Amino acid sequence: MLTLKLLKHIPAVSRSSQQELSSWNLSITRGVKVAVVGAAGGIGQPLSLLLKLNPLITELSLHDKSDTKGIAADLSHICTASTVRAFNGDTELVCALESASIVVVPAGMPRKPGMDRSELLDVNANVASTVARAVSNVCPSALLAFITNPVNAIVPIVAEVLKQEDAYDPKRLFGVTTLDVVRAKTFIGALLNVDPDTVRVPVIGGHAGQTILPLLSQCEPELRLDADKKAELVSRIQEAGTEVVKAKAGKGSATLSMAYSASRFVNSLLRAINNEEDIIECAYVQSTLSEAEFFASPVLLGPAGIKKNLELPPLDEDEEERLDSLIVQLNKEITDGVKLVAC
Ligand SMILES: NC(=O)c1ccc[n+]([C@@H]2O[C@H](COP(=O)([O-])OP(=O)(O)OC[C@H]3O[C@@H](n4cnc5c(N)ncnc54)[C@H](O)[C@@H]3O)[C@@H](O)[C@H]2O)c1
Ligand SMILES: O=C(O)C[C@H](O)C(=O)O
Repeated sequence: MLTLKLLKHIPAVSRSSQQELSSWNLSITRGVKVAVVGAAGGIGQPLSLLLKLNPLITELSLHDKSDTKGIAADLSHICTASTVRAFNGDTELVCALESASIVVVPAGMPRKPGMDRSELLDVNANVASTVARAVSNVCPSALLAFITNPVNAIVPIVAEVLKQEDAYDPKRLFGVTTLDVVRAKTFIGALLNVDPDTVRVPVIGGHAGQTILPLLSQCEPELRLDADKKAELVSRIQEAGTEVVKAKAGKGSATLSMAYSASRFVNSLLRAINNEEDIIECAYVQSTLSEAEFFASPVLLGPAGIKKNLELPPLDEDEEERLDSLIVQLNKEITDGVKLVAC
């Protein structure tokens, strides 16, 4: 019944939009509210625009510590079926999140040139903890996608806060590392002179410097590079965020490519909520695949979040070595985050 009702509200679409809708895999089975926390920011605004175009979303809730009324009014004039609502400040966070199926969080400070992501920890830990507490009160069964840096520490912090609130389900908590995959696809596509979106390459580990480990040995199509060229490519993927921070020269970090990546990730969550099969994304999640308690790897998604944390693909000798040393850094960042919650 609800399916019919929702479809009725979708305005008449042109042939090309129909094709676009079917490529988004339109089979709405229930109302899906997505909340964006940090919606007024450099990532939040273009992400909200991309989500407004997604027919799997019926309600878009925009929250920021600053005013989102103008952004919501603007987006609400776009002729797609979802409604848009504006919320701001800590007092309205609970209303913004109420009955959300997905909460995506690009709230928090970005890097400036010369900074490491870990230098954002103190300030952004507070932001993430506030969101986690509100989630535990009003939408404990929502899927949570944290973009806020440093992702390596923020996700364990959110897990700790949710545990304190008795609302932690590891299957529902994700650190968004899609941008690392998107970058790897792009750089490899250019090297091989193929459509970048046809490149398949898992990126595992975490989301900072050497913790980002693209598994080039698993790349499809096959990558035949000598050791130096391979190392150069790995380093470009690992330092791509810094490349953007430097190019923006003090005006923030990646926003548009991140918004694109987060909208891809949220679309996969939506498709999984709609019971679509075989939805796999790399994401930073609680894991037993390595010596680190949180680890990015390919996960199979389902309506309740992670259906299965897939086995790691085989690694070559160089990747094994890189994995050993990234675990040391990742564990330190996880511990630094968890310590903050304990204080
Ligand atoms: N995971 C990734 O791959 C990735 C990629 C790019 C950026 N990031 C991170 O995403 C975060 C946001 O980046 P940005 O460029 O959009 O920054 P930005 O400063 O442009 O926007 C951040 C927004 O968050 C809002 N905000 C801050 N505290 C808040 C709170 N307590 N509640 C609600 N809103 C709050 C701000 O008002 C602002 O609108 C940064 O931490 C950045 O490092 C992560
Ligand atoms: O580099 C940053 O600080 C932002 C983000 O993590 C990125 O990879 O672009």
